Amino acid sequence: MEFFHLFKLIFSGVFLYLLFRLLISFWISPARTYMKLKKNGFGGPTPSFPLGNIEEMKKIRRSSFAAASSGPLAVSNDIHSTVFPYFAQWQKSHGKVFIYWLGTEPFLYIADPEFLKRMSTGVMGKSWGKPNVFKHDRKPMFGNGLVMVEGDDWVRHRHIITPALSQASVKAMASLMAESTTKMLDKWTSLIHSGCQEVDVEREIIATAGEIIAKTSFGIGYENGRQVFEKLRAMQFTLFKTNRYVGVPFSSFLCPKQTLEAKNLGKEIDDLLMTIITDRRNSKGGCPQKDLLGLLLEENHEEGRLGKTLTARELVDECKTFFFGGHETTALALSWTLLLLAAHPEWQDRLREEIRQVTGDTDIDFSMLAGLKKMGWVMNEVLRLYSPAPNVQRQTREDITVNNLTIPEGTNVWIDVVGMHHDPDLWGQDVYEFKPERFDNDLFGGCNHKMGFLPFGFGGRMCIGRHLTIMEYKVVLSLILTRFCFSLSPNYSHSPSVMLSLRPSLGLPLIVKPL
Ligand code: HEM
Repeated sequence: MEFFHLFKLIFSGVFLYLLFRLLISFWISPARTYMKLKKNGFGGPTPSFPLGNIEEMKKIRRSSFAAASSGPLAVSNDIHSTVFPYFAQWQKSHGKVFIYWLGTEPFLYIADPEFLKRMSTGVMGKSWGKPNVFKHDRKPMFGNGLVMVEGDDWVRHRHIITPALSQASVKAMASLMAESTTKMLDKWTSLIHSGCQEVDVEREIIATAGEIIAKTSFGIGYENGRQVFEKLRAMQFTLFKTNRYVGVPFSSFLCPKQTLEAKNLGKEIDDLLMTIITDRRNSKGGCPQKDLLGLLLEENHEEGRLGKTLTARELVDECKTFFFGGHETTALALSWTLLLLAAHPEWQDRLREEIRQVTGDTDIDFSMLAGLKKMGWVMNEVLRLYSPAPNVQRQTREDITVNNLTIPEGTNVWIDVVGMHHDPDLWGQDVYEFKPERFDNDLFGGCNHKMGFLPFGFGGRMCIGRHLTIMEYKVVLSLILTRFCFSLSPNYSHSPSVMLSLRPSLGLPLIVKPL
C-alpha cells in the first residue's frame, strides 16, 4: 500500500513538472517575448493562443485566391500580394518591420533593407541561428546539413564544402552540363516532330538540372539519382502543404499522416544516399573524384583536413542538402526566364545575337561565359521578379539592438525577399516591368539600397552554390536559345506559389518552335 502511495506521489510530481515545463515553453515564455517586443515598440497583428496568426493567414490567403481566380489570367509580375497576401496586407497597417506569430513562435518580419543592414551589421555568419521550429519540421529534408547547421559546426561544414563549389571547381562541370542539356533538347526536337507543340519547360528543366547535380556533385547518372529526386519532391509536397500548423505546440499530432509520411520518406532517402556513399567508398582504382562527394569523403578519411571528420549522419545530410538545393532553385530560375522571354520575344533576339557574337561558330565553353553580359542582366532581372528563394530566415542567438530597439534572443527573423524585390519605394514605379537593362553596369539594378536585392541571401551565410548556378544558367540558356524559340501558350495559368521555393504551381507549358 505504501509503495502504491509512493508511486502515486512520484507520478503526480513528474506530471506536474512536465505540465510546468509545457506551460513555460508554450505559454509563459512566448507571452514574455510578446511583452518584450511590444515594449520595444514592435507592432504587428494580434496573435491568439495557440495558433498565433495562422488562422488569419489562412483566411487572407483564401480570399486572395478567390479574388485572383475570378479575374482574367494574365502574366503580371506584381506577385507579392498573391504569393504572400498576408504580408502584403499587414504591411499596409504595420509597415515593413513587424512581429507575427506562427503558433507560439514569434517571427520578426523584415522588408526594410536599412533595418536589415543595421540588424546584421556585426553579426557573424556563425553567430546566426536558423529557426529551431523549421529545423525540427524540415529535419527529414535537410537534417543538419549546411542550410540548417549553426556555430562552429557551420564553419567546419562550410570550409569543407566551399572548395567543391569554387569558380575553379565548377569550371570543369561545363561540358557535363552541356551534355545533359543537349539530351533534353534532342528530346524536344523529337516531341515536336511527333506533332507536339507545347513543352512543360519547368518539368523538363527540373529533370535536367537534377541530372546535372547528380553527375557533377555525386558522379552518378540521373537514373541512379532519380529515386532520390522523386522522394525529395514527394517530401517537399508533404512538408509544404499550406494546411499544416508549423509552430503550434504538438502540431505533428494535428497532421499525423503527413508527419509520418515525411519521416518515412526521409528515412528512405537516407538509405538511398548511404548506398551511393558506400558504393563510392568501395569503388576501386583511379584517382579519387574531386566532386562534392569526393571532397566530403576525402575529408572524412582519417582525421580530415580540418582535424575533424563528418559523421555518417552529417555526410548523408550534406548529400541530401545538395541533391535538393543544387537543382531546384537553378531550374526554377531558368524556367521563369523562359516564361519572361516568351512574353518578351525582343529579348530572345537580343540574347541570341549576343550568343552568336560571343561563341561564333564554336561550342560554348567556360571561358566564353563572362562575355554573356546581357544574359547576366536577364538572370538578375528574373531573380528579382521571381526569386526562387522567396525569403531568407534566421534566428537570433543573442539580444540584438537596432535603432535602440531590442530584438530578444530566440526571435525568428523572416526576411521577405519577394516583398523587397517588388517594392516601388526601392525600385521606382517600373518595379513590376521586366527590364533587364536596369542591371547594365549596376550590380544592384538601380535599387536605392544595397540590401534591397538579395536573391542569394546576405553575409557569411550567402548561398554557397551561386557560382555553379550562374554557370549552369548561362550554359543551359545559351544552348536552349540557339535551337528553339518560345511563345506563351493559352494553356498556361500564371500562378506562382511558394512551396519552399517559388514555383509555377500549375506547370509551365510554352509553345516551342525549332529555329
Ligand atoms: C538560382 C539559384 C539559387 C538561389 C536563388 C539560391 C538562394 C539561396 C539563398 C537565398 C540562400 C540563403 C542565404 C542566407 O541565408 O543568407 C541559400 C543558401 C544555400 N544555398 Fe543556394 N541558391 C541557389 C542555388 C544553389 C545551388 C546550385 C546550391 C548547391 C549546389 C545551393 C546550395 C545552398 C546551400 C548549401 C546554402 C546554405 C549556405 C549556408 O547557410 O552556409 N544553392 N541559397
